[in-house]
Amino acid sequence: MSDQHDPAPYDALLLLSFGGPEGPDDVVPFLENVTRGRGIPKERLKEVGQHYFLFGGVSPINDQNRALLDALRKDFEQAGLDLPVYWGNRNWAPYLTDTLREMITDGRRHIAVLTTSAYASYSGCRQYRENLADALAALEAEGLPLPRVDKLRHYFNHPGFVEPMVEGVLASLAELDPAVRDRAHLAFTTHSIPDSAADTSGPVTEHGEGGAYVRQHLDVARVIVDAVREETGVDHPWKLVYQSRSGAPHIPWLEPDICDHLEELHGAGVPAAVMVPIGFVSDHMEVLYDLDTEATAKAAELGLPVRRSATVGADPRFAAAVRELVLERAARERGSTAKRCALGALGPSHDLCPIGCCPARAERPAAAGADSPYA
Ligand SMILES: CC1=C(CCC(=O)O)c2cc3nc(cc4[nH]c(cc5[nH]c(cc1n2)c(C)c5CCC(=O)O)c(CCC(=O)O)c4C)C(CCC(=O)O)=C3C
Ligand SMILES: [Fe+2]
Repeated sequence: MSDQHDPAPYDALLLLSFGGPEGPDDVVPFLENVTRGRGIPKERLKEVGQHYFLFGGVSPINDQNRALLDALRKDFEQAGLDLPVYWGNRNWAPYLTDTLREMITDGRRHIAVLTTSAYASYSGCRQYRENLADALAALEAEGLPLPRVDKLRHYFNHPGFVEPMVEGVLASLAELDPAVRDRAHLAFTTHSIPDSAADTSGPVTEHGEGGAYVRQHLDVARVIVDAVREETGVDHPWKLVYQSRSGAPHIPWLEPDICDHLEELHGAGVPAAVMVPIGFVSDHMEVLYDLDTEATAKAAELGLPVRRSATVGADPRFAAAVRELVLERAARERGSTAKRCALGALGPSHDLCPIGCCPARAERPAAAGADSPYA
């Protein structure tokens, strides 16, 4: 096998995701799973439950993950990469612990993990590492031999993640009336998180205020704006804004909210906008409700023409990027060098989260990082 196609030491890939309800009866237990011990106000939970009920109690995230699994298996097969792909979630079936048990039973010993979260943050990185540690502890208690688990690096700036989004922005711009198209603002949007979580995201000393979370998003936004300019010759004004704020009102979270931003654009005489959900790997409920429903209604009320550009989802370029990430990490684990693709100014992210990266409110064991209690 050529070095470029050798997944060793890995014998499997695990797609690790959030999970979502698949019908009305799932919504409340799902929300209980998500918010256990997180201090979310009851009112907020009722409201978010309504978002799911509006769509029949079904989150799009599970079908998105099934499509991504298909795309990964197809890509691996076409590339001659013999690596089985599994899927497990934090908050809904198939649950991570069950999937890991199945992987162990199938004889998998060294597992590469891809999370459906592209950026650094407690919610998008360490929390998944805590979930891995919890699952390993549960399986160890069952007397099972534990596999090694390695989380693949953050891929926010991988061309296979960014290029489909550039294409999506161009497609959305093309849908706008030519009379306003060139003056359209780009509103890059991502999940709001508490300011305190943003400030401590990533290796803290490397990043300023807002931490790695904000910096990584700004970097992706700049890459997309530059690529759009290359293609259209237009320098679209842009801003990074936030959505899906949760938590208690007195705790500061990243702002401005997309809806307030649309209002401000309209007030300033901006004639159109494209909402670009760079923070989301696929069409999650946050995209369907907070952008396509709520923010789109807000724009209609204002009389501001808006479009929402596509998320990456199961794009074949993203599947190919995942293959590259696996092979790149595999080469490194074997002690050889590998090409590490990254656009923008930040360069490829670390493989192993350093100690103290994206700290939790209460310290808990986290696997697949420098502070992992597991091998
Ligand atoms: C940064 C980030 C991502 C992006 C990275 C990634 O993609 O992982 C993300 C993804 C997701 N968040 C999701 C759903 C929810 N998140 C919640 C609550 C929270 N999210 C937070 C952050 C993030 N979340 C935070 C700081 C909270 C507060 C509570 C806490 O500190 O933990 C709540 C509770 C209700 C509410 O308060 O909104 C729900 C229902 C779904 C599934 C959607 C679907 O069904 O399609 C997905 C993919
Ligand atoms: Fe969330």
